[in-house]
Amino acid sequence: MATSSGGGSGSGGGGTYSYRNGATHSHKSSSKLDTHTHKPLSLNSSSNSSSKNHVKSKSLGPSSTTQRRNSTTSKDHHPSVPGRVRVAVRLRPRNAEESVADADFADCVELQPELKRLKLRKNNWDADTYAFDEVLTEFASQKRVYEVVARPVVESVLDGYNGTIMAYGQTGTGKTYTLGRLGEEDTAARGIMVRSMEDILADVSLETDSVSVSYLQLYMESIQDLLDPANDNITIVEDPRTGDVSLPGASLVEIRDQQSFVELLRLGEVHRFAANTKLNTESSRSHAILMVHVRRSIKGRDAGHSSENGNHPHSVKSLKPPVVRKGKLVVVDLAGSERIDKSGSEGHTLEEAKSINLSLSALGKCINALAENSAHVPFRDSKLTRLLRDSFGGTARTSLVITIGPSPKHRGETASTIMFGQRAMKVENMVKLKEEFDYKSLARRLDVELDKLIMEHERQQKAFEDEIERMATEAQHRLSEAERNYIDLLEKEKSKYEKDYMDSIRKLEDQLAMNQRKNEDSHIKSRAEVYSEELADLKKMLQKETLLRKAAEREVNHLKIQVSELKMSEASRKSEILKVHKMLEEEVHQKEKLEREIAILQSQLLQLSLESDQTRHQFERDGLEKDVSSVDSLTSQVKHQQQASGNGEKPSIAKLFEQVGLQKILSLLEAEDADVRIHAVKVVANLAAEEANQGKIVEAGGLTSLLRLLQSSQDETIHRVAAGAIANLAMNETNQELIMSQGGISLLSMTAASAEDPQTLRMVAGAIANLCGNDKLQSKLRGEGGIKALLGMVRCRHPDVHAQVARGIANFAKCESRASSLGTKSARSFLIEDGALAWIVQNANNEASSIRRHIELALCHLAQHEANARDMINGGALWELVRISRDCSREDIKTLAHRTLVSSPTFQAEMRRMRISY
Ligand SMILES: Nc1ncnc2c1ncn2[C@@H]1O[C@H](COP(=O)(O)OP(=O)(O)OP(=O)(O)O)[C@@H](O)[C@H]1O
Repeated sequence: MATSSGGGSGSGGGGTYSYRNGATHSHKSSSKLDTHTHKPLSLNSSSNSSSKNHVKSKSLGPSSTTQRRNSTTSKDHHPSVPGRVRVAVRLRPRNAEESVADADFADCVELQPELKRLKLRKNNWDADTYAFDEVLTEFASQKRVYEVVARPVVESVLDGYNGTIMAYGQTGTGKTYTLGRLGEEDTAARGIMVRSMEDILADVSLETDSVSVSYLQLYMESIQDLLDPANDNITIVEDPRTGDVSLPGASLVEIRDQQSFVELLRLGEVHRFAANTKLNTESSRSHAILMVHVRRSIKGRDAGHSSENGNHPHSVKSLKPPVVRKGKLVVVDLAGSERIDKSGSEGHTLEEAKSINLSLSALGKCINALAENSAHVPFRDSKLTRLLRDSFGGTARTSLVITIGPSPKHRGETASTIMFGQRAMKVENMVKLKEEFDYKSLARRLDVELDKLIMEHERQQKAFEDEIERMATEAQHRLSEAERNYIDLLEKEKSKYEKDYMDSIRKLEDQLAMNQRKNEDSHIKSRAEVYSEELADLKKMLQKETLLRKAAEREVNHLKIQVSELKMSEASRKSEILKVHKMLEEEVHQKEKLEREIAILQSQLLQLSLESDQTRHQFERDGLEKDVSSVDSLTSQVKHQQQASGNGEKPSIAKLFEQVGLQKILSLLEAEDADVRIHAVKVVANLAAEEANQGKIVEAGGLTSLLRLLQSSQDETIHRVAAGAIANLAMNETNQELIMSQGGISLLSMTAASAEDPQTLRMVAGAIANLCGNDKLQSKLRGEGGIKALLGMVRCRHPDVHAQVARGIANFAKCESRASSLGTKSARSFLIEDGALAWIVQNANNEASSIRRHIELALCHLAQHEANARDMINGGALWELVRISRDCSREDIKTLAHRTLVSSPTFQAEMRRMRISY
């Protein structure tokens, strides 16, 4: 093993390659692009076959890998490979301590490796599901972990690219186990560092190629050399032209065989331990970084290929200088991730907490930027990211393994580790977006159609109104014109008659005067003749007058007919207007009908989307939970989609929630169509499963509507789903009071009495169990029959129902024991009064731990109140308490039972009487 530290050897001397030779780096990038292209790598095992070629190539000679690469080079012309961070999650098995302490608790995660999914339990009701590139269970071997996480990266490095493998997770979850195990006693336990070097050494030729390593520790933004501990303030140098990163101050050790590498790793570990002891810290607070430089000469192997036309490889080969290909593998064992959240709370100095936080959060930002193909990647924010700059993005491969533990105690840490891994999982989210695309476009199309219909309707309405107005104006206009004409005509006739009359009078006067003159002038004609002449004239005049009057009357009649015709035409217009009004009303009715149909269509759409998700979800199950209720499935669907919100993507149901609106969804709870009601209650239940929606649902009256549904609906599905939603809402104390004040207990009791489906009973029991845990509601809950309703549900033999009943009883007993210790309750337990003791004693040793634990706790709480002791003895509970105090595997319950027995005088006396030695 040769060690070089400081500024000594250059690339030419003694086979040791130094970072200080900046010139070779500038050549590196162009040689990568000129000499070959790269196939996309994946974390899946399909890459194994090609990696086997690498290992074999040692015996076949150095050219075998090159030949493999050459065969793809001529076909592929990708300038670079995609730079997405590949993320695998690995679960550590329970350790001895967890096996004892968490014996009766389920792991906080459930892995589905075949689906590459992980479920993180949220509460009694649901879990969030996350997808990863690879999901490695507690049974995954070190070999498999190496093959899926590291081998593609190692192959890439051998091809002349930079690659990074990082482990991220809470302290003690197996980062060092995964990366740094030496496996000297048990070769199967070898970690990624050791296995990577084995593959590298198998693929290179020691005559023409070189492999050298540096091993460093980054602690509080200062870089220490783990191969030369005195060297503890190494600076990072970045070539502004090529972007290459080098550490001129770090030791660089050439590796010629596996044994010397393992020794070097051991030496690094010793120095790391010593350095951390000196700094009074521990390994989990620093980042350990192994850098492996692979420098390969491709003279005589790829030279032929590197000719432009490939026709005269030998002549070109002789003209070309030897080509060197360089790759860099960086393996980073990151500091424990929990330091981000808990810094300060465990005695860390503020500065230390800040610096770890700084490096890890800067790393997170870079991963985000790279995954999003962002123009700016904030490498300069920390030493860690500056160091990893040329190992990230572009042609480099980055593989992240996130490590988690199974314990429910560390659920918070585990969740934050998973979210870190998820932030690098952009591609998965895009797939989801695509799934949603069909629905979205359909909803958009419906919106557009609705808009069009509304616009058309408005346009027609406007046209009708205009037409009506026009016709009314015209009719009015004609009427007034006719009236005007009539008046004019009358006036004319009147003045004509007046004139004629005056003319006649005048004529008669003239005639009279003339006659008088005639009489005076001559007395020839007799008076009778004159009179008869006058009479004849008068008759003539009268006839003329009569004729004139008749003509005038005809004229008036004619005008009257015209007026009545006009009036009739106005009446017919009015009936036309009425018709138009009727048509309009019909249009409005049609529009309302259309809107109702659209609402039903939207809800069916939602159901289709939910059902398709549900079907997919069913496939994802491991076959054991085939008959889990649809509520669980829908709820988990919503939860599953909520994971995307961390990445800025909106889940499909939340999207629908936004588009359709909560009020609209709640209004559908009262729809006439039973199917619509069922879909709507499922949607509300899914939304209620998410804490963030609960406030909005209650505010909008959703709780009241759900309770009303329990009362008004006869449908068992609606009962089951509504009760599930109420159970979710009942996890919050304010909602618990609201449920009680709105008669929730009687409604839940009614539902419990009529239900037959175990899943409905489980939901109802779960809701009442949540209410049982509220100190303020004890007597009201009991007074309204809550305890009796719980006990009534044990008629169904399903263990899930019994587990919820037991939980409710334990919650109730706990509140009572609190009240008795505060002195606010002195009488014996309501549970005993309502006859629960027999069932409690009967199930105290139930084989299902989820029932047994709750009952054991309930017994301990009941026994703490002396007023209950006599009933408990009579009911056989003392024997169970003695058993719990001796055999219970949960240490805390065992101690509680023991303490209770010792402190109760009634129990003590009975035990003495029964000669129970205690
Ligand atoms: N997959 C596994 N199988 C068996 N044991 C494991 C596994 N992963 C981790 N362990 C064990 O768990 C313990 C903690 O692991 P390890 O030291 O690797 O955690 P870590 O995350 O590196 O912690 P730190 O951040 O403190 O360095 C060790 O005893 C290790 O042997």
